[in-house]
This record gives sequence, C-alpha cells and structure tokens, in this order.
Amino acid sequence: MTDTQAFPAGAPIPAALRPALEAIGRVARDLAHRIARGPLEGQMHAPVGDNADGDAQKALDVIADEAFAEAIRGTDVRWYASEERTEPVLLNPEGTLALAIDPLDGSSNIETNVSIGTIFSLRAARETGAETFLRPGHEQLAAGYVIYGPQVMLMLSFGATLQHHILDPETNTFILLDPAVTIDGGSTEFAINASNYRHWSKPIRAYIDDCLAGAEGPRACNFNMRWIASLVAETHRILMRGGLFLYPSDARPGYEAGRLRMVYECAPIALLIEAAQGRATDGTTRILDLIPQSLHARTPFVFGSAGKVDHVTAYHDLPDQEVSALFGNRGLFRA
Ligand SMILES: O=P(O)(O)OC[C@H]1O[C@](O)(COP(=O)(O)O)[C@@H](O)[C@@H]1O
Ligand SMILES: [Mg+2]
Ligand SMILES: [Mg+2]
Repeated sequence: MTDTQAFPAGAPIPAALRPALEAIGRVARDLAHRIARGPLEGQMHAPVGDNADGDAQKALDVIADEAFAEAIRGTDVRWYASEERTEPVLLNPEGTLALAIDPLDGSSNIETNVSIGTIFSLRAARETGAETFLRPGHEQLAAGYVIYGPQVMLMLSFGATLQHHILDPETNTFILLDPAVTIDGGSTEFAINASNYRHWSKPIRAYIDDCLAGAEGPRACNFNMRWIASLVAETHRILMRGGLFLYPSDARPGYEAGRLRMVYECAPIALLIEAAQGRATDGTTRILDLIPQSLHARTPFVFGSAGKVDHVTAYHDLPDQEVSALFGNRGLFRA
C-alpha cells in the first residue's frame, strides 16, 4: 500500500488530534485492503483463543489490535485500551491522549463477507488507565467508526456534528462526503436479536410485541426488522436512513447488562448518534452520562432516532400490569 496521508490537508480535524486520527486512518485503510482480499490473506476468521472478556478471538481481531497499537505508538497517545487486552497499555508516557478501541467489531461475520468495522474513542489521558477510561462518555474528545463494507467509510465526531467520510480507492484517502449527518426520525425499522425474546424484561418484550403487532396493534403502524450482528453495520444503516437498535439486558447468565461494552463500543457510538441528533440510552438513562465500573463493563444499549428511543424509555415507565398485558389491552402508545 502507498504511504500517503489518510486524510487530505484540508480535512476538518483538530490539529491536536490529527496525528492519532491519521494513524487510525492509515491502519484502517490497510485493514480494508486485507479484508477485501479475504481468504487470499489466510484464515482471518480462524479462532486463536479467548480475549480478556471471555469472547472467542479470531485471527483478524488480533491482527487489527496489534496493527492499531503499533501505529498509535508514535503519536501523542499515552494509554491504549482495547477489547483484545485485559488492561490499558502505556504507550507514550508523555502523551496527552488516550485511545479506547474495538479493533474489529462484528467478528462473527468475518468469513461471511458481511460488513465489519473498527470503533474508536479518544479522551484526555490521566495518570492511570482506570482514571482515564472509567469516566462518563460525554468527556470523549472524539469518536468514530470505520465500516469495511462495499465501500469503506469513516464516521467521525468531535461532539458537535457527525462527519461522513469515504475511502477513495483511487487515491487511498478518506474524502469528506457530509460535514453534518443527521438521523431521519421517520423510519419504522428496528434491530434486535429476536432469538433472545424469552430472556428479555417485560418492557422490552412489550415494546417489541407492539412493533410486531403492526397496523392492528397499539402502534397502528407496520414495522420492519433487521439484525446483522455487526454493531457498526447496524449503526451505519440507522445513520443513513433512521431506525432503532436494541441490545437489552436479558436473563441469560452473563447478559445481566446486555452484551455490548461501554468504553469502546457504546460510548463512542452514543457520541456519534447524539452528534447526529439521535438518542442513546441503556433503556432509560443517557449512555454518555454513565460511568463504567471496569474497562470491559457491559451496558444495555438502545439508540437511534430520538423519538423511537424515547418510546422505549416510556415503556420502562409503564406500570407492571400495562407491560404484562397483551398488546390489545395496551392502548397508551401510538406510533
Ligand atoms: O451475536 P449477538 O448476541 O447477536 O451479538 C451481536 C453483537 O456482538 C458484536 O459482534 C460484538 O462485537 P465484537 O465482534 O467486537 O465482539 C456486535 O458487533 C453485535 O452487535
Ligand atoms: Mg464489537
Ligand atoms: Mg471486537
């Protein structure tokens, strides 16, 4: 691959964050190249062990993690925290920034040629890794994801707006498509892993029951459902055409706080969603106000168009007899 800059000179990126984002952008485009070669690069979906959190690690998880850690080493990043590592790693003791990263998101999709991605979050570095990362998400300086799909794209925010970039394969450079993406509020699509229905809480079941009841139900509207099992791909669809994502807590052992991790999955996605004027909660509380208890802490996650997310919150406020009722007897909500 060429050694050109990942971003053109005029890209709207704050100077203090540019070296770190340039390193992330370069690794992402190299990964995109390897992912596009698929089996020609070897068995990227081969299991290689378990990560700190007990999840199965694939070869590409480790390749991506090592590539990002190596590239970020020469920048102003002091702490590197990754899904694939038990503890934050001290990179540059003089550095003022900290990077939290899900190097490869959606890794169950590697061999299926479905979109996967990288999610990242930049913060101000503090003395220790714990002091740095166990803080509310609204303190993030920047967040973003790269989606390795039919097109390679980067969604990037510094808090106020959401930038949409595309990797131009001709120049190998990320080009800004839209400086301020906003989420469509009118979509009637929701995304949830419905195989867990029997394990959900009553408010989540009631909410989904009412979506599935369609035009004949209390929402008086037909909904459509999607589940890709790749958080970046679900997020991208919602940013492009609206909708709602839910990965709630459920009754399975280990899923008391859902599946997704706060520091390097939910907090960065929540920053992007809010920058696009959407909403992101744990079902009731704003994700960006929550403080993770540990680096790999999980949280229930609900995000998307603001009105849809508020609707889910309202189901949690219903009295027990209302969420226990059959949808035909639950008349409080209309789409
Ligand atoms: O297989 P499930 O339970 O539906 O979970 C799917 C979720 O898990 C994830 O793949 C977790 O991310 P990793 O691949 O980084 O572990 C998300 O991308 C996705 O939303
Ligand atoms: Mg992930
Ligand atoms: Mg991952």
